[in-house]
Amino acid sequence: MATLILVRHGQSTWNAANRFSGWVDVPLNRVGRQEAMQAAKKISSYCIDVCFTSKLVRAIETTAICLTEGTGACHDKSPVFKHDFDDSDWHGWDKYEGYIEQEIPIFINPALDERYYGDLQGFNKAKMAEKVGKHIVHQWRRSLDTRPPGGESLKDTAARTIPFFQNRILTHLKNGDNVLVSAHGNSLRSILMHLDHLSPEEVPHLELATGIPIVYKIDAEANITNKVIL
Ligand SMILES: O=C(O)[C@H](O)COP(=O)(O)O
Repeated sequence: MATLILVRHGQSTWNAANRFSGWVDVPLNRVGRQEAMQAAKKISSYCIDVCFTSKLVRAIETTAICLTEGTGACHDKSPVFKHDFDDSDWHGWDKYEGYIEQEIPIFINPALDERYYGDLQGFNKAKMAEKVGKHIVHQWRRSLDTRPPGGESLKDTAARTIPFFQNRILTHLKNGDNVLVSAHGNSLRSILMHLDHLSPEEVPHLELATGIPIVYKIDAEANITNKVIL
């Protein structure tokens, strides 16, 4: 039986300022780092074999905190980041292949990046709602199909996250590995939508809190046998 842990990064500086972030690479703030530490404690009983994170620093910081503040008791392996979107880096870590048994690989991949918020990035969400109307902003933020101006719809985001989940993450789960995925509100919503078979009507109601791990138990045939929110 494998475990899949999905965690939205801790609070970022722009989450706190209520600004659309998308692909803007803002870091965690102090609250976010504390949330990541709480997440690390909550998942400390799971022995993580492999991790995946987006390439945005808020998800990377969350992963690093989760693996250095919580799971140490599980085994002596060292977390090592693998920049698997950059071909040249693959050669770098081939060199220490002999140490692979002592590592928890963390694959950094832009397929897990936040939904691209296009022209909205940087704007305050409440001020934008005053300007164009709450309903429009809600559609941009939560509907499945609506694209925010110049950005990705959740469906567009799913077109990169779900193939990545199926081709990269599921392979480990079928092997019985415990997998941690650190990503973003909308990139994770697109994966949850797929895992939980949500209808387009259910998708707008799905909200993910920062730093709260969601744990799935998955059997060798990739069936979900249990789900808990920690
Ligand atoms: O990109 C952002 O601004 C946040 O990560 C998610 O924002 P949302 O809740 O407005 O989709």
